[in-house]
Amino acid sequence: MAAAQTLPGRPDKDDQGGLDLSGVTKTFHDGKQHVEAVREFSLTAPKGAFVGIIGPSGCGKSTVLRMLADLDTPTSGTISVNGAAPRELRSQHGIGVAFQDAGLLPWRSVEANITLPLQVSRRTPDPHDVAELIDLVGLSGFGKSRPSRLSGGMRQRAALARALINHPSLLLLDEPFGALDDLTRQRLNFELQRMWLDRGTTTVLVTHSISEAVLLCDTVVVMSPRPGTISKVVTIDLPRPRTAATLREPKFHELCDELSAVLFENPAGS
Ligand SMILES: Nc1ncnc2c1ncn2[C@@H]1O[C@H](COP(=O)(O)OP(=O)(O)OP(=O)(O)O)[C@@H](O)[C@H]1O
Repeated sequence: MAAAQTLPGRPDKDDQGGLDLSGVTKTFHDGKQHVEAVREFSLTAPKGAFVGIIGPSGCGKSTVLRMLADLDTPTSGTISVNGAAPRELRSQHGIGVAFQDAGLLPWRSVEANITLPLQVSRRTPDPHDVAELIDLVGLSGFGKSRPSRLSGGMRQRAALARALINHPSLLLLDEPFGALDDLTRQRLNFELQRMWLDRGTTTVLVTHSISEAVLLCDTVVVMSPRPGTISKVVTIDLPRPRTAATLREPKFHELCDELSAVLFENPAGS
């Protein structure tokens, strides 16, 4: 089994718990076909870390995220988040997810979409908490609006709020801003950082964007083409909060170059 990659965390964060994936392998069986999507993925990260996963298309990034979310189970290996298995965490409503498609219900207001996970878990929304979250994601004044009245960026903000409503201990993001224009995406990335700094939720982000990964993450995991293994773990030691000025710093560009060198050293299909 490959040795676990241990990721550094922020000094103000709790070093107890966090992510622990050990020798995680996932093989899909489709009739006579076997697809080994992920092989021997081992990683630890402290509670409160912001971890990015990048890699070529089809290398198993979403599969890792789906296993963390308990939407798929590893064929072998173990996953623990703050000492609990993903299933346990999910049953405690401890996992928030946001994907590229905001997936809002068009007939419900923004507020009713955001509080849906509470309704599913038969809990009563605390109006103060809901208002605070709507404010946190920058949607004040739009709580009663239908999703059709919102821009793409605003819908993603609502999807983020929905992911955070249960105060999850793990936030999983799969290209959440991937369908947005560059400017909106950049702006939402800064806002995501602000929310993460505010809440300190352990976050795993799957992205195709190297610069997005460097801007947001404490650590970036680069995966090899399928079967996805960890090629390299790069620590992003840029100070927080990262700002527009960060994007112009030589260190930012050095880190982007380092990541792209690992990615292109080992391109898909080679
Ligand atoms: N349910 C499934 N059944 C069979 N094969 C699957 C299933 N889900 C994923 N795969 C395969 O596993 C591999 C990894 O898929 P995954 O979606 O995790 O990759 P990815 O890195 O997220 O890709 P992309 O960047 O293109 O979104 C792919 O070859 C995919 O076809």
